[in-house]
Amino acid sequence: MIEFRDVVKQFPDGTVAVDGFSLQIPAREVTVLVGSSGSGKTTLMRMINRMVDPTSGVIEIDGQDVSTIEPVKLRRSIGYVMQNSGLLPHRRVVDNIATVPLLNGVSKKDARQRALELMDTVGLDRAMAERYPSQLSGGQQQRVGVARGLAVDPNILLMDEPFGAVDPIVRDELQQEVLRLQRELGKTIVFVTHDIDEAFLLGDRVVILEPGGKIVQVGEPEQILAHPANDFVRTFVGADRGKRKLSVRDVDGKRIVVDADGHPAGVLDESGGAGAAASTGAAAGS
Ligand SMILES: Nc1ncnc2c1ncn2[C@@H]1O[C@H](COP(=O)(O)OP(=O)(O)OP(=O)(O)O)[C@@H](O)[C@H]1O
Repeated sequence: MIEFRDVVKQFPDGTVAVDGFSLQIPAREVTVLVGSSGSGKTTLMRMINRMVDPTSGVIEIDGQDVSTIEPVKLRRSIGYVMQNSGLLPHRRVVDNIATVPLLNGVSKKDARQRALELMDTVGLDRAMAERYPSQLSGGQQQRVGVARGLAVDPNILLMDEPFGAVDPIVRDELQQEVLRLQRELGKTIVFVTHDIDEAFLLGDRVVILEPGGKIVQVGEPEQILAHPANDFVRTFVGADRGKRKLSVRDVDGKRIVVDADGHPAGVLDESGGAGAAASTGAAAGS
């Protein structure tokens, strides 16, 4: 578990990015921090691996105060995936993935072998191992970024808007990949996004933030939709516009789920089960 207790971060120029933040982040779940630009999401995430240190307050990982852990050691034990993949342009894909294990003292042969296995894990063809990042598509680069984040087999994976820069179709694929990986690997994932749809799709728990890292609401997506804490949340999640209201229509004997605008969102399975539309991402409306 990761715990924030009354954490404040004021930058040297006086900006208070986070003003008294407390939260428990359960192990082996996906917790999504979502909020508008400048709400302190990245700052909160970077305080977990000490890329940023708090001005006051405590952050613990499994009961250990992170301020007592040497920052480089801490950073090399936690996976970190960022928006523009952060790959080293002059290193081949396989070497990018193997970077941190090599720094941790793993032999070159073992690190490369593990990197190739991770390419399988994230759905990248091993034939791309010897390419440079610029020879990959944006979506493939992000997969390399995820593989690199997993390379030290961390318990914790921090993902900072990892799919913000890819097109919607690739983004959808990558989101499904995260869901699949999480089913297989069961990491403690902290995921930052400003996209509420992404948050509802990926999050076991969603934390909605206002500027200053102020928590407006925490809960499972279904709870937030059913009981928005206030008007801000109601607007943010689209509940007020009926955006997420789904209904079912019969089309040629199939039960089609449509959204409030009449756009098809999915097909119910033959049993008509409540979770049947989940694969379309329409589960947020259930
Ligand atoms: N190094 C810094 N020095 C001064 N102010 C900073 C610094 N880093 C971030 N801030 C400020 O702290 C606040 C929170 O920034 P942060 O990047 O954590 O927000 P965010 O929610 O991740 O935003 P975005 O979605 O745009 O990435 C903002 O007002 C930002 O300008």
